[in-house]
Amino acid sequence: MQSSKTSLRRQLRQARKSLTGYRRDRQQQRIRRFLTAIPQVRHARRIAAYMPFDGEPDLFPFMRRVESKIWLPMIRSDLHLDFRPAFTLNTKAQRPINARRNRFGILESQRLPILRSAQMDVILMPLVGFDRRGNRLGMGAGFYDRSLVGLRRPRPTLIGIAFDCQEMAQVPADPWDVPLDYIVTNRGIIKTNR
Ligand SMILES: Nc1nc2c(c(=O)[nH]1)N(C=O)[C@@H](CNc1ccc(C(=O)N[C@@H](CCC(=O)O)C(=O)O)cc1)CN2
Ligand SMILES: Nc1ncnc2c1ncn2[C@@H]1O[C@H](COP(=O)(O)OP(=O)(O)OP(=O)(O)O)[C@@H](O)[C@H]1O
Repeated sequence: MQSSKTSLRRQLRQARKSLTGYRRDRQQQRIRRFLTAIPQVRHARRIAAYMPFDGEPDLFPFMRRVESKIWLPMIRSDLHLDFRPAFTLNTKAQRPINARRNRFGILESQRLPILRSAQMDVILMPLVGFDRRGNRLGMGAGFYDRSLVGLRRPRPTLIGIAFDCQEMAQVPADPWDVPLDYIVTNRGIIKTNR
C-alpha cells in the first residue's frame, strides 16, 4: 500500500508542479472563485488555509481578502498540526514579521493563540491526489490525518484544493483517512456526501 502511494505521489506532485504560466494562473483563479461560492466558506469565522509550496494552488488573493479569518498550520513536535492566526499576508518584507520557516521551508506563523483543528470552521487542504468520493492523497507525512482523528460533530468543513489533473479513479484509502466534504478544482466544486 505505502509503495503504491509513494509512486502515485511522485507522479501527481510532478503534474502539479508542471502546470505553469497562463494555464496555472487561469486555473488558480477558477479555484478561488469556486471556493468563495461554498456557503460554509462564506459564513466561516475561522478558515485554515496554507502557504503554497511544491506547486500547490495559490489561494493568496482570496486569503488577503479575508485575512482576519485566516489561520495557518504549524507542525507540532508530536507531528500533529495546530493552527495560528496568519501573519500579515500583504508584507513585502524579505522575512515577514511574525513568521518563520519550518523544516520544509514553509512559512509558519508565530502569532497566538494556538488552536486545534476542531476549532476551525473550515479546513482547506492542499491535495496531491483525490477521487470523487472524497478520499485524499497528501504529502505522506500524515500531518493532516493525525490532526483530523476524533473530530466530533459539528466538525469543521473539510475542503480539498487541487488542480483537475490530480484526479484519480480511486485513491487507495487507509483506515485512518478522514474523507473530505468538498473538493474544489478549476473545473468546479465536488460535493462528496460524506
Ligand atoms: N502548503 C502546505 N503547508 C503544509 C502542508 C502542506 O501539504 N502544504 N502540510 C501537510 O502535511 C504540512 C507540511 N507537510 C509536509 C510533508 C512533507 C513534505 C516533504 O517535502 N517531504 C519530502 C521529504 C522532505 C524531508 O524529509 O526533508 C518528500 O516527501 O519529498 C513537506 C511538507 C504543514 N504545512
Ligand atoms: N491517525 C494516525 N495515527 C498515527 N499515524 C498516522 C495516522 N494517520 C496517518 N498516520 C501515519 O502517517 C503516514 C502517512 O499517511 P497517509 O499515507 O495516509 O498520508 P497522506 O494521505 O499523504 O495524508 P497527509 O496529508 O495527512 O500526509 C502513515 O504511514 C501513517 O503511519
